[in-house]
Amino acid sequence: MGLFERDTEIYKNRDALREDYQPERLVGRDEEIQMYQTALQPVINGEQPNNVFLYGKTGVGKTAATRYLLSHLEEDASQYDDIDLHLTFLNCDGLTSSYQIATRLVNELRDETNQISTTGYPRATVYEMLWDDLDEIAGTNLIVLDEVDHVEDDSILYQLPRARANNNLSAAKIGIIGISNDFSFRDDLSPKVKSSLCEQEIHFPAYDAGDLQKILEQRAAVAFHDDVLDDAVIPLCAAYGAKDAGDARQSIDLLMKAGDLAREEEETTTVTEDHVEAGRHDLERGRIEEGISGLTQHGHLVLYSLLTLHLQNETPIRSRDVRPRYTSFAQRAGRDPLVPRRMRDHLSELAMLGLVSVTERNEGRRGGTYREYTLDMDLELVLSALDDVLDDVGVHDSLQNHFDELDSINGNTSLTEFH
Ligand SMILES: Nc1ncnc2c1ncn2[C@@H]1O[C@H](COP(=O)(O)OP(=O)(O)OP(=O)(O)O)[C@@H](O)[C@H]1O
Repeated sequence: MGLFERDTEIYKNRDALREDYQPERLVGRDEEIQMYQTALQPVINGEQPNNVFLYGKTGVGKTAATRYLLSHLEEDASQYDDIDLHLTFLNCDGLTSSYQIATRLVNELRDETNQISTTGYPRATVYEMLWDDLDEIAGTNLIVLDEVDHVEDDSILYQLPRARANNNLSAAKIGIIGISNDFSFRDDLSPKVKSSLCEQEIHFPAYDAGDLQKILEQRAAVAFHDDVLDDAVIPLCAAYGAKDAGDARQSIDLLMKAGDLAREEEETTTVTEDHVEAGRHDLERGRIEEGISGLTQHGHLVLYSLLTLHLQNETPIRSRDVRPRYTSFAQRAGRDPLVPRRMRDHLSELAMLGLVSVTERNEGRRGGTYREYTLDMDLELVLSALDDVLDDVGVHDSLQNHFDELDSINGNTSLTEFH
């Protein structure tokens, strides 16, 4: 017997659960696809394309809808001799300036032997190259700028959509498709950029459990053998997905994790609810560890403070009431405590990571509003990622008590598991 053997009992085509898989049809997005299709229709008519701006949270199908429609557009446009369509995809992750976007675009449009250096030119010169290259290609050019919110200055976001109106282009027609999951990005755009870049806006709302269930059923039919999934598996993955963020990517990842766990077990030929629960736990642990490991030591100290206050039933709690605990922990760790406002920034960052939840409260008739914070995550998962701070600060009494209580109920639950 070889060292490696095929294990295909569970999966028919596991790749169908991967990020790069393009489903044949997008489920539950009819309205958005219809609007998007209408916005792209001028391309087929040989007219100047619209600039389209898609926004919505992560994993709601913005990129999938774009790939789906553009591949159809490309195929359908090829039937018309007078349409010469060119598509360019650029993910702006890691590209923060208009200069970087412009040089990347020039290089995308050129062949490999004719690339330009990504530094050293004046910006106006790169723009000139871009206009010359586009005019040389001519025809209709659709440029997709995915994650466009990474761009910190808006020069290119103004110049590109207006290139023709500003007489920078004559032969080429150009349309920009901007995609963003950052709601504040759109609101913060200057009016002149907004009016050109966001000519047609399409909002992709989060999915509900019913949408996610249909998406998962479609994917599972390709990915798994018949009758491998217990009936409750897909509804459970969908329910978790809807509860978390209405994100299809997260739900598909959970289904794949459950499938992988089932596959790892010898003799198992079905995926069950238990696999989903265990998969969720694993994914959550990974997400939390990643989030917490990206924080500074002060972030860890603030989180540890909140965790111990949570164990003492002091949460929800105001930032000013977290402060004494944080100050004493910082001192024990040999660090100067941050000023209250900076400490509060750390609480907000923890909330953004989904580790802490925030409630706005009103201070009676005359007072303003204030925020209260509470730990919103499995205690043991958080603890397992706070190793370093436990070393620096020591085990707080509330934590010791918590584990002593668990010990008396369950026997040998050990703090050393986490520390
Ligand atoms: N309606 C749908 N039908 C089928 N699959 C979908 C649907 N919506 C999303 N998906 C799948 O979910 C995953 C995430 O979708 P997509 O990449 O389009 O999200 P996004 O909105 O572009 O997110 P981000 O802003 O993070 O890039 C992909 O694997 C995609 O194929």
